[in-house]
Amino acid sequence: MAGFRDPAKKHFPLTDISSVINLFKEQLEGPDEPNLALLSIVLGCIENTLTLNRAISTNEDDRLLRPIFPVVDLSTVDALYTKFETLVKGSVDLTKYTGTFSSRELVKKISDVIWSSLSRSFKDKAHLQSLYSFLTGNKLDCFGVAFGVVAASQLLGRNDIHLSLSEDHAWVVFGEDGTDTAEVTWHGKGNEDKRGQSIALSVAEKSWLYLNGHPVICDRNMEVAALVSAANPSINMMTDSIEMGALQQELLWLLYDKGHLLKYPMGLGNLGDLEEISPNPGRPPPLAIFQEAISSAIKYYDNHHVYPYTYMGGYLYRKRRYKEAIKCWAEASNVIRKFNYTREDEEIYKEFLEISNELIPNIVKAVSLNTTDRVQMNILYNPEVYGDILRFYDGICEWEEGSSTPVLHVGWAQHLTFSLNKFDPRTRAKIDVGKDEDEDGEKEENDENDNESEARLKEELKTDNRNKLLQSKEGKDPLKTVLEDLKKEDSS
Ligand SMILES: CC1(C)CN=C(N2CCN(c3ncnc4sc(C(F)(F)C(F)(F)F)cc34)CC2)S1
Repeated sequence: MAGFRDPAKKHFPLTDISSVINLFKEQLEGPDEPNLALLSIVLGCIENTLTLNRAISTNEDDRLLRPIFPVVDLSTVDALYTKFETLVKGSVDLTKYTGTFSSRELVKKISDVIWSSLSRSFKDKAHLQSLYSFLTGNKLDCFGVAFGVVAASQLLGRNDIHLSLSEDHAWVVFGEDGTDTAEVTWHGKGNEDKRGQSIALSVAEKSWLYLNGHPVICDRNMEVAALVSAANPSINMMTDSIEMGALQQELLWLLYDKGHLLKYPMGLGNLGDLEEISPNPGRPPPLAIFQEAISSAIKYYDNHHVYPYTYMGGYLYRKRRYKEAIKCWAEASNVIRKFNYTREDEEIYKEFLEISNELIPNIVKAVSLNTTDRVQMNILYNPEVYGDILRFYDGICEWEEGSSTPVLHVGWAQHLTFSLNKFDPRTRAKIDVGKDEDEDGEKEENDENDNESEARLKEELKTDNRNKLLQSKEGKDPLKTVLEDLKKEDSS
């Protein structure tokens, strides 16, 4: 039967944020499953109007006078929905797939239907994540293809096919107990797509990209949360659409209130970022939302997600709460150390590189220049902060250990030593790299020679870095020697 169900039609034309909220609310409250294709077309249509080819008016009164929210007509949405339905139902002969549960062949076929309709133009532009983009421009990004496969599956009545999300990739789960997996889209640049394959081999590599078997596995409501979270309010590098951001924020609160962000740390992170930009009185502050994302990752994903800590760390850094930001980054590093670095993990490599080579050096520079602010200055005399920076680097060393691809190079060591050298030597002598516990479990007191050896090591750190850097020229990596020394000290 062509077209989407009547109850949704009464909301049209959509003329403002609240009419969109009411449509989503009714879709989420049932009795039927939310219609992924309908909601993706609607949100994509609004995003497209609010962010693409917009004449940016300079004077304020022009903006005040011009109603900016686009009217979304039923005819537009109905035509696009019918186009999608015709394409999907016309391309997949369901009589060939009779099982109660979906087969890998069916999943591959649905992926081929989306895949073969795509134009060849480059796909890492913004606003290519919705079915509106697919149906009006034959363009989708990596997430959009995976989402499109799930929306098409829903149209075909295949309710066992669901979206599975890592922090930088998407695939689908299907089958009797929902544990079969299949690639349905590509990842990154210059990587052959593995569409149709199970992800089992990739998971075995222990790469961050597949989260070691801890991805976000969506139900239909969480698939709505993913399409809302993937919306992109940016007009250009400098400007976001206020209306699109407000709509995304209200939709995320609607999903939050219904519990559909509980197991979706990145959805919570996106909501925290939006609350920082435009706080809702009476809602939890950004920090509390980021904490919920961290707690969700700990509770549901065995603390294998990095982004909850970098969401919070980035926020604290922007608020100049540097001590707490560095602690978050040490916690992020405590997660990445559980993985082996592989070539498709570039996104998270860039994240840690920025923290190590830009954000932490900026902090130690800022606090050593700004001697007036006692609180900030204390950072360089705070053994906990120093310890967190060492933990941050130690996690990255452990990430590299056992990996097929090296992570660290001398640039890392240069930034590491720059940052560590800014700390007062006495502070560096104070840190406890985690002494062995004596028999009754108490941390054993640092006895005299330990202190001496640590002080000596700190001195060595301070004076000998030049040689260590030179050493690295012969391929020996100073960073690892530094931390291996620390670990040797620890075990002696
Ligand atoms: C702390 C940060 C650097 C700030 N933004 C971050 N985002 C922004 C939004 N984002 C996301 N936000 C919601 N859901 C998803 S699903 C997903 C993905 F699985 F990788 C996909 F689908 F392949 F693109 C990505 C992603 C990716 C991570 S991490």
